[in-house]
Amino acid sequence: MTGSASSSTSQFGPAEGRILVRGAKVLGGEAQDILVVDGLIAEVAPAGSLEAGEGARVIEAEGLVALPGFVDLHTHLREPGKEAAETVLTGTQAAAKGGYTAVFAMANSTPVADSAGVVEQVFTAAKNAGWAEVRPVGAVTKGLAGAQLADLGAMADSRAQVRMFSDDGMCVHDAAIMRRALEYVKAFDGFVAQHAQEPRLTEGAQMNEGEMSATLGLPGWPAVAEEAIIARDVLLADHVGSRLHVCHVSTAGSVEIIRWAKERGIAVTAEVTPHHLLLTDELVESFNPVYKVNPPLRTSKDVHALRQAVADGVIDVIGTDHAPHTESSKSCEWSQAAMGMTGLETALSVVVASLVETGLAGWDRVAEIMSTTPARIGGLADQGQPLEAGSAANIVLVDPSASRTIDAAAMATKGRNSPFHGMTLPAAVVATIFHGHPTVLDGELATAHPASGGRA
Ligand SMILES: NC(=O)N[C@@H](CC(=O)O)C(=O)O
Repeated sequence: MTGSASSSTSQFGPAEGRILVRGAKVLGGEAQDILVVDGLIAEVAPAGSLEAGEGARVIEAEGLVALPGFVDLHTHLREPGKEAAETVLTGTQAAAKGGYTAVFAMANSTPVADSAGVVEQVFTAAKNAGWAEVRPVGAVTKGLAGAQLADLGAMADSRAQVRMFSDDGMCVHDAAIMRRALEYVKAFDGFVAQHAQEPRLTEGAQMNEGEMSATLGLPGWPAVAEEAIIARDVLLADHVGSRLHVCHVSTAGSVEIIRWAKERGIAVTAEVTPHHLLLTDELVESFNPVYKVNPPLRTSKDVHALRQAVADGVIDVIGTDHAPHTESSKSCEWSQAAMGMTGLETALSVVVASLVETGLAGWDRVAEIMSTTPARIGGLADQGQPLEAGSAANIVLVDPSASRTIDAAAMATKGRNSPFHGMTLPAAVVATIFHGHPTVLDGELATAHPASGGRA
């Protein structure tokens, strides 16, 4: 593993009270009782052996799998400025329903999160909402314009404790600026998360460049536009001895470059989105803008390579790239439509369909890619902890035998742009426990953490 950001403290303290989770299969193994007392896991013991005690809430979890609460390094919460598409409140409710206890909020809001003021605003909104930990991501460049470094130090020193910096949505394409950002973040053990897209090679691009784009007559987005930036950036990270995280890897060639970099000991981590693990560019034939996304859906060869890379450990984490959009920015012709898909409430099911049911990952690997490793990369000390006594009680309970038909209209996110709408997918989140407080019970939102502003 290639390092982690220095640990930051939680926005939320432990919630008071007792919860007994009865008979859950911890990481898919033996059935255990998990006793939570005042926000911490007090005891884990064989099923049937623990007493709930007075005033305890009992969650019957026979047949369910217990995992550490999920952590997403790549969420668009849209606040401030694009509240018609999502707010910190609705986005973190979507996170809770998806089994997430912490999300990193990308910086492409309006105004851009490129100053201490904006990141603190997002941080405070999340504290008021109370559905999940939120770590604002700071922009690398002012206004995401790619020309001048943002005030990274002020964001790191702010109450929001920013350690992750990204111009996501835009690529930090200027090599000298990327180099300076990588050098700068070393001072506070931060890292740069790159949206790898060479801008000149993708001007006007509408979908993956390949057979399908040729057939449909849409301007293509070549794999090399992603791969060239990743190759450059791993070399830069090596040169200055800094940490790089590659957002939403989408091509087989990118996997090979990251594999090469890791073999050389370069400090690079990488993420893949759920949609790039399941969907291909053949869907674009429908011209339904719900399939328009950045980076674009690729080919089945890429999907296969990405799945294998998660199994091999070349790709470290699942990042949802949850990108909610308003109805009007998606209900238009393909070329005019916004890019992006929602993902928080479907991530687990897509991971199970693409990795667990295919035999490429077990529940222990799911815990790593959705919780333990993103928590470590992002420097969240009390997330992604093992489910054992003394850990913060951030827990998700999953029904592995569930089968659900995805309904975008029934989601907590404001975004209706789910590419999985209408699909039947395996597994469901039954309960989410956030610092000892149940935010989701029986698959539905319960109440916000008591230390929040209390809006339910
Ligand atoms: N992933 C997307 O397709 N869209 C993202 C930004 C981006 O990464 O382009 C968004 O903010 O909507």
